[in-house]
Amino acid sequence: MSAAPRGAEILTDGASPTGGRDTVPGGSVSNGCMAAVPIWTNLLTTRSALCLGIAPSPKWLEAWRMGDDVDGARRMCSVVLEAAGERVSVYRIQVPFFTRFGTPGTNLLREVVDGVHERGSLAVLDAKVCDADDTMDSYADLYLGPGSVLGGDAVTANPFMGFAALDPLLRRARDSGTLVMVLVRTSNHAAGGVQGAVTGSRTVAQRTADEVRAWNDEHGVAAAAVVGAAREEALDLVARMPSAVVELPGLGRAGRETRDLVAVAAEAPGRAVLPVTTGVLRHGPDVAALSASIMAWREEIGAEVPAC
Ligand SMILES: O=C(O)c1cc(=O)[nH]c(=O)n1[C@@H]1O[C@H](COP(=O)(O)O)[C@@H](O)[C@H]1O
Repeated sequence: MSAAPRGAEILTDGASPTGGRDTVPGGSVSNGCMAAVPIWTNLLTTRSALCLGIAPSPKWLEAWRMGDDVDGARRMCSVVLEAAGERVSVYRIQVPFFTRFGTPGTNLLREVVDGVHERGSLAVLDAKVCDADDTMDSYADLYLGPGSVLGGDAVTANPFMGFAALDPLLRRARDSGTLVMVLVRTSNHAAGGVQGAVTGSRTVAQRTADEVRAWNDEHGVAAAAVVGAAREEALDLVARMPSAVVELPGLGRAGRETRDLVAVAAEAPGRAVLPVTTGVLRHGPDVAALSASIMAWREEIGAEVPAC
């Protein structure tokens, strides 16, 4: 790294790395909890189900009075990692907010993933990829596992080209001990028209959830799911995927009740990931205020989300 603005030096802190390197697909942990991937369950259980978003977007860089350039993004990421440290099990990294800066942004993204791993946490690369065949293999080369360009522990993927189109990416996830987080039901308003559409006796979201389960049952657990539905729909979808890690977005958003998200997470002990971005970043760039916010979120969800 070149010129180091405040906090830039703590992107990596020299702590012992774990990241996704020790992940083992399949199996369950000794306390009887179904574990999609043991390292996920161990971290979600011992640290917290809380997942922190890292989003150096123009909006946040302006709000934090950091330049909308790669140096500003580096400062922001450093502050976020310093404030959160080992308090969260998972970081969700918004890929386009880095790659928009070209090669320096992509390099920064890799530095951030390394920083996440050095804190013993997992990195979800939120890129929402969608393609088929060997193009999906190339996405795996870019995103998934320690041998990839970016070294992620999971990548988000869009099943719009059909679930089978995800197969090459899922196989690479299984073989590298990482996860593909399939968009089963997203939280944006426009999603209902597609994901809520009925096909046969099921909605598209239900069908996608059933496909996640079937893939994991047949091939070994590598399919995870993003479920941003309201409470009742989310409970149904989560129940359809008994071994999958499920990301449940919505914490801190207007119109979403924490108790509803926590109720859904309680049905997926040891495999529920609760991401928050705005609800924490709005307290920045003050490190102490960010840390306090993270602790408050941990406390708010921690009492309710049971360990396995
Ligand atoms: O994949 C996601 O994380 C995601 C799923 C979803 O259903 N809805 C959704 O908004 N997201 C992501 O969540 C981010 C906002 O997070 P919050 O600020 O915590 O609400 C957005 O930038 C999306 O990328």
